[in-house]
Amino acid sequence: MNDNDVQAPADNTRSLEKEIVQDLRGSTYGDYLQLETLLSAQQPVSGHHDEMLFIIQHQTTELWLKLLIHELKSACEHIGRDDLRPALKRLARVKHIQKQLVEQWSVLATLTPAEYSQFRGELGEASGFQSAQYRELEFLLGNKNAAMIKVFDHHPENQRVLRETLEAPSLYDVVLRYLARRGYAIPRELLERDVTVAHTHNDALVQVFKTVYEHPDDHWDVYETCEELVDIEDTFQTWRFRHFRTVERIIGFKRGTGGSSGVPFLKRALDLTFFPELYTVRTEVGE
Ligand code: HEM
Ligand SMILES: N[C@@H](CC(=O)c1ccccc1NC=O)C(=O)O
Repeated sequence: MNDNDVQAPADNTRSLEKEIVQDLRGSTYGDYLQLETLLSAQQPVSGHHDEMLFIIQHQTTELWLKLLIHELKSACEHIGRDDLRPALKRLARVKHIQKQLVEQWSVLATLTPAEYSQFRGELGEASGFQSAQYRELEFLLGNKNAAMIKVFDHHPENQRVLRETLEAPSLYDVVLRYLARRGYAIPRELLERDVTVAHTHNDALVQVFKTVYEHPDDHWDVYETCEELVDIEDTFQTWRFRHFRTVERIIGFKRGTGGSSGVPFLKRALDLTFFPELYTVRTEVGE
């Protein structure tokens, strides 16, 4: 028998190697990751078993949202400096994080209506509608809506960050400005638009993308960037879809704790689009 043979040890226990550090007085795993802070932040208020799932589902989502925002802001900065390659790397990462968030809905879907109803009353008027990071992400991606900032009246710091993001160009604005610098015929009204409101469909922009999509080999990095944006919108819509379907199976058509109609309100979010011309161009290709 040599060392490479795969065989369980007789006592089915792995012996420790003598080099493994065990005398830990310096920085450890737990210190570095601030696990005492992180793992003391789950405090169910109802005493019901399933509330832990509800809290952790939200907290892990907020952690991933934090990374999404970090990566997207950095991607925008790189594009602003005409440095497309690192931006594409970040956008690829964004897509994988989004996929985690989409998959995560299946964990919450194990929460039944009876289980949720045991602690829903404890939530008062709290709602995901009041997630500042979610709103920041939507603004970064171009779903600008100043009215969304009102629910943060009680939290000046959230409000400051959201105003700042509202007033900054979105990912799409940044990409279109970059394309203009590269000589693409981006309509002037888009380059000079009021970035505090959502972008709306522009026919002339479709023609720019038509050239790119009909001759990808001549515009490869732009084509790749556009497809990254489409992936991001596609996965974002899948997240919205899984949210409303999961909500529907848990609370049916009850009104939301945040005061909305509930499922009908969530369903209408699916009508919103970040990069509309990247979808309409598909009708034009080959025509
Ligand atoms: C039992 C689970 C859940 C239910 C029943 C639920 C229900 C709802 C409802 C009814 C709304 C509309 C606003 C309102 O009136 O409250 C909403 C909004 C929202 N929820 Fe949830 N939700 C659940 C889980 C989650 C989770 C895990 C997240 C992740 C952070 C989340 C994030 C959001 C966000 C970001 C909004 C605002 C959406 C928008 O503006 O389009 N929700 N939710
Ligand atoms: N809007 C939900 C409550 C809810 O889901 C929630 C409550 C407190 C903190 C986060 C929440 N998540 C998403 O909306 C409901 O109507 O049941």
